[in-house]
Amino acid sequence: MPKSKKSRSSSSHHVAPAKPYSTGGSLNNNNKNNPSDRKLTANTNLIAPNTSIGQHFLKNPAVVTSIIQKAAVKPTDVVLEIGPGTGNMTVPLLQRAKSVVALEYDPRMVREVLKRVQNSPEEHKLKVIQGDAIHSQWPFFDLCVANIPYQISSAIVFKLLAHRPMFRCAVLMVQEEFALRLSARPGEALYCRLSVNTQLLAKVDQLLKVGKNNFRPPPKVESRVVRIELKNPPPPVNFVEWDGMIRLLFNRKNKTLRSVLMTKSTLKLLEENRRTWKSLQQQQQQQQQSNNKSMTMHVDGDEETTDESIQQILEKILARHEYKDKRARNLDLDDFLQLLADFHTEGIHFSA
Ligand SMILES: C[S@@+](CC[C@H](N)C(=O)[O-])C[C@H]1O[C@@H](n2cnc3c(N)ncnc32)[C@H](O)[C@@H]1O
Repeated sequence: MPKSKKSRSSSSHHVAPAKPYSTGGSLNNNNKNNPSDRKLTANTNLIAPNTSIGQHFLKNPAVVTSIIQKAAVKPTDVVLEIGPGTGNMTVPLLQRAKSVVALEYDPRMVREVLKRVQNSPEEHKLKVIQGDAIHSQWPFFDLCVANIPYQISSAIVFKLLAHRPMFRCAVLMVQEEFALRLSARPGEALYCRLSVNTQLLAKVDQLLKVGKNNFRPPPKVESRVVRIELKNPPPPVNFVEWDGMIRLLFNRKNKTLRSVLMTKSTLKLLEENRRTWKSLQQQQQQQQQSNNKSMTMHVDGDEETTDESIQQILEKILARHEYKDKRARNLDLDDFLQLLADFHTEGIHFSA
């Protein structure tokens, strides 16, 4: 992986406005009399796309315009763009937003996008940070608008779901199947951990279908543009616990909950977690009592009462809502919320 460079932005003398789109292909070759156009097209063509890091550049300006319209960018918005590439979306974003912060992994693209806005009126509004968007700290933003590298789509969506402070929305180009997973409902083949987590924390809208030929080079798969809007306020759920449970249950989503939970490794994990949580709880109670200067033997009494085996506790929970023969693939958000509440009531936790 290339080493991170410091963020940089280029100097600001105002000569010719940047070309809104560099298609790297025939779409941009109309205005041959404009030296700025010629330079942009030629440079973009010289850069060999590295498809192993998702370099499929949007070459259709109509698609770019549509994405930006759907994002409803305001002149007061700070926009986060993940993977500006050669700047096909960055330039029109800069023309509408207060500023754009672009996170780009490939130093060649960093140079290209900076060159693209150099000497334009928008130059001062762009900050490009070179590095891996997954492992870098994101700045404040109002909107995220991006044609993201498809191989890190899940990581980007999970990072967006956890991002604070809350942003207005994210409008993302993603692989079609990934877009459908985000919105998949219980019982559908694509219903998965991503669907459940995203729908717990956000509202997802399918905005546009985008064919392969709108990209250079064309990807192997069809694409879609989706809008993700975080629920505000967020649901009152411990997300680490929630995701621990969802991860476990969706590991084998077609099996019954009983058979997923009763494996040796799961029982061992849940038993270890139960011990950790119990001892933490006792420490907290003791601390509280010593703070109140009213320590009694009450805590010890409570400890004695829970000597059921982890299997017995699980059987008890599974019997409650006839969960035992249900499968994760058919449960909805309310079912999972109820299940997590039942686990917690009985001292079963999914994180240590
Ligand atoms: C699908 S291209 C989009 C380029 C441009 N926005 C466009 O629409 O033409 C994805 C971009 O993300 C960049 N990229 C890939 N992995 C990245 C990562 N981990 N962090 C930041 N950028 C990344 C690629 O170098 C590429 O420029």
